[in-house]
Amino acid sequence: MAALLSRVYTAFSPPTVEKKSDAIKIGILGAARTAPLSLITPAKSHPEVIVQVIAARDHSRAEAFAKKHGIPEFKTSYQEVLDDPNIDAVFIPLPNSLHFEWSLRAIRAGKHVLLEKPATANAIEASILFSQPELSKPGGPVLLEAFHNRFHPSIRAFRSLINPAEVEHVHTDCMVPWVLADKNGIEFNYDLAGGSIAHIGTYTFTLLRLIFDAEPEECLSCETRTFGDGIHDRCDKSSKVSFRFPNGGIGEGTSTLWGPLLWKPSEARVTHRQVVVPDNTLPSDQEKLLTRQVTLHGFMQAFIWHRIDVKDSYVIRNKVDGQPVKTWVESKSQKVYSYKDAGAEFANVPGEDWWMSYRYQLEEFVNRVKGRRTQTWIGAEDSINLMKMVDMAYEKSGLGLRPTSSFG
Ligand SMILES: NC(=O)C1=CN([C@@H]2O[C@H](COP(=O)(O)OP(=O)(O)OC[C@H]3O[C@@H](n4cnc5c(N)ncnc54)[C@H](OP(=O)(O)O)[C@@H]3O)[C@@H](O)[C@H]2O)C=CC1
Ligand SMILES: O=C1OC[C@@H](O)[C@H](O)[C@H]1O
Repeated sequence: MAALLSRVYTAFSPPTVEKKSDAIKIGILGAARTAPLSLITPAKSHPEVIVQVIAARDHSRAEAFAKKHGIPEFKTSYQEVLDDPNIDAVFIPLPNSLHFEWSLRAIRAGKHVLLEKPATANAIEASILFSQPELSKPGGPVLLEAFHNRFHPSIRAFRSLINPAEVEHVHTDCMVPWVLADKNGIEFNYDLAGGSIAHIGTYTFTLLRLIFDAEPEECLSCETRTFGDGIHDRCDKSSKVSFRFPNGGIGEGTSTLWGPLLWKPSEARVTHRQVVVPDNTLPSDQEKLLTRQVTLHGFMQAFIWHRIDVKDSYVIRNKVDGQPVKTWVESKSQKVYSYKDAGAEFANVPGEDWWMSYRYQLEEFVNRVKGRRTQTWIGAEDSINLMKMVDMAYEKSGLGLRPTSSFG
């Protein structure tokens, strides 16, 4: 418990480091709630990142935010940040519906972009955004969808325990207690591309794609709940979605932005098909079979707490009549807060156990901007395919795709 408290304390109050002379100067578009968590705090321990400016539409809001977070400059229009030659990159934590427009504007202004998840409102926007010619020019802007949890070492460790071809069933779920969501905020506003699928269902979809190492062929079902008040009717407050993947496996994603007060850690439970395990110590009329279940508890904010459980269920049976001769279970659990904990394969990947997923993400964003090698990355196809999955779900639900921006 003391270790957990110390780790979480340091994650939120990291050591402040001296900035290098060639540090990337980042501007934030919008005084969003998530900005301190997603960028400002992680930037404190990064020697190559300076959060230089915040833009908010309201003067006093911009000024107050800059003062509170020790940001040297503030502006009252997002465009002013893009027009500033002193700014190298922007962080975009705007409502989902504005991700497309402001990323396009930023790329056209030659800025690197760290773009809050989900990348866009739908797949049409994502396809257009990620195919901008500027992005493929050598030395051109870097565009990264900030799906922070993908960068946490626990995800790599979890994934290394899974054989995608043999995955039969996956259950994923995540929740946000209702007190943390705002019924009249961006999460439940259809015009701002709100909804629980768009906001947090995407965490479950992202994991399903990673686990199956494939894109779903079909959305089999998508049950949603709305407030049913005639105002927020096109935004799901919770959803249960099921997809079929190319190996025949089924992946489920359950999410709610209106969950109970008692927080339940997110969970991804992966069940493999039963497979034969070669064992030459057995008599020739017997065989050994294994069914593996791997569960990652806490995939959404793994830096706070998570646990990976592996449960291997073995059976030795007669080949002729299939009768079991012996059954047993082998279980193990693991926590992976830094790449050092992830084993020899990852030994040289930087990170500290107190690094937030957002800090790991920032490390890789900077590596890309500086032209260095990255260990984990979310490429254009990845972001586009995630939005295709979101569209499949919303289409199936009857709530309809989130609206496409008219910005061009
Ligand atoms: N990575 C993570 O852990 C999280 C990511 N997110 C993502 O970050 C983004 C922002 O979420 P969150 O911080 O909760 O949002 P907030 O509502 O706190 O902030 C959104 C910002 O968008 C600006 N904005 C511009 N136009 C509008 C408009 N028409 N209506 C409302 N706001 C507007 C506002 O900026 P201004 O200051 O100029 O008024 C506001 O500060 C979303 O894409 C969400 O999916 C959200 C939470 C956690
Ligand atoms: O990423 C997110 O995580 C927390 C939620 O409250 C928020 O709406 C979502 O966008």
